[in-house]
Amino acid sequence: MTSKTDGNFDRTPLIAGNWKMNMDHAQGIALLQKLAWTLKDAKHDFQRVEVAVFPPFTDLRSVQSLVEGDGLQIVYGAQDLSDQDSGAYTGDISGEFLAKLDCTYALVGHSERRTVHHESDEQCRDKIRAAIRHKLTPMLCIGEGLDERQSGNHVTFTLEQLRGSLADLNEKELEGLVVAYEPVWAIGTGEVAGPEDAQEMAAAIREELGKLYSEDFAQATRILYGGSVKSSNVANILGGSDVDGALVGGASLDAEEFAKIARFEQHLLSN
Ligand SMILES: O=C(CO)COP(=O)(O)O
Repeated sequence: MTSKTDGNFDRTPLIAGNWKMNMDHAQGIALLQKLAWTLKDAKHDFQRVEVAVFPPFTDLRSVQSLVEGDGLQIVYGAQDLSDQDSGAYTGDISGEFLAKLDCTYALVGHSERRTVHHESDEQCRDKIRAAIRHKLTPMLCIGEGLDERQSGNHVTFTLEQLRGSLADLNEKELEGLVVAYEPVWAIGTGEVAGPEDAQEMAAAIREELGKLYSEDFAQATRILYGGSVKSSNVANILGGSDVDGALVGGASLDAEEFAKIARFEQHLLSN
C-alpha cells in the first residue's frame, strides 16, 4: 500500500465535475475552454490525475466537438441514462446516443435522481447494465441522508444501496466501475463530511466490494467523495488512503476553482 504523500497513488485519482442543470451549451463550451486553458497553463498531467466533466445532455455534442477539435485530455460523461436502449420513453436518453457522443462515463443513481425522481436501487442496477451494454463506465452514486447519519446507521444504509444497485452484476461486467460516496446532507449545503468520515465510508465500500467480488476488484475500483468539495478542503478529503477522487458540484462551475481542485496534489505537497 502506498500513500499519496510519497507521490504514489494506488489508483489514478479522478476529479469529476457534475454541472447538474447549469450551463447551456454556449456557457458550457466557455467553461470547458477556460478549464482546459487553466489546466494547460498549470501543466496538468492528465495521466496522473484524470479530469472529467458531466454537462447537461444538451451540451454534450458541443463538448464532444471541442474535446475532439482541440485534442483536449479532459473526458466527459452524462448525468444519467435510460435503462432502455430505444422506444417509447419520452424524455429519456439512451446509452447508445451517449456512446455515439464519445461519453466515457455515465452517472447512475445520483442522490438528486434518487430523491427528485424516486429512482430505486433496482432501477440503478438496470441503468448500470445499460451503461455497460454501450461501453460507458458507470459511476454509481450512493450515500446516506441526515437521519441515517444522525442515527449512526450511515454505513449500513450506504452499503445496502451499494449491494442493491449492483445485485446480479458480475465482476467482469463491472470492470472500471467508479463508486461515488455522496452523503446527501453534505450536497450543496456547505456541510462537508470530515476526512475521517469520507475515509471510513470509502474503506467500508471497498471492503464490501471485496466480499461481493474479489480483493483485486475492490483494490482496482475507484471510490470518490462528493459533497461541498472545494479547493480549500480537497487535499484533506483526499488524504484518506481509500478516497480516490472527488465528485464536485457547485465548485465545478468555476473553471479556476475546479482546476485548483484537480491540482489537489499541490495542496498536499504544501501541507
Ligand atoms: O452532488 C454533488 C456532486 O454530484 C455535490 O454537489 P456540491 O459539490 O455542490 O455539494
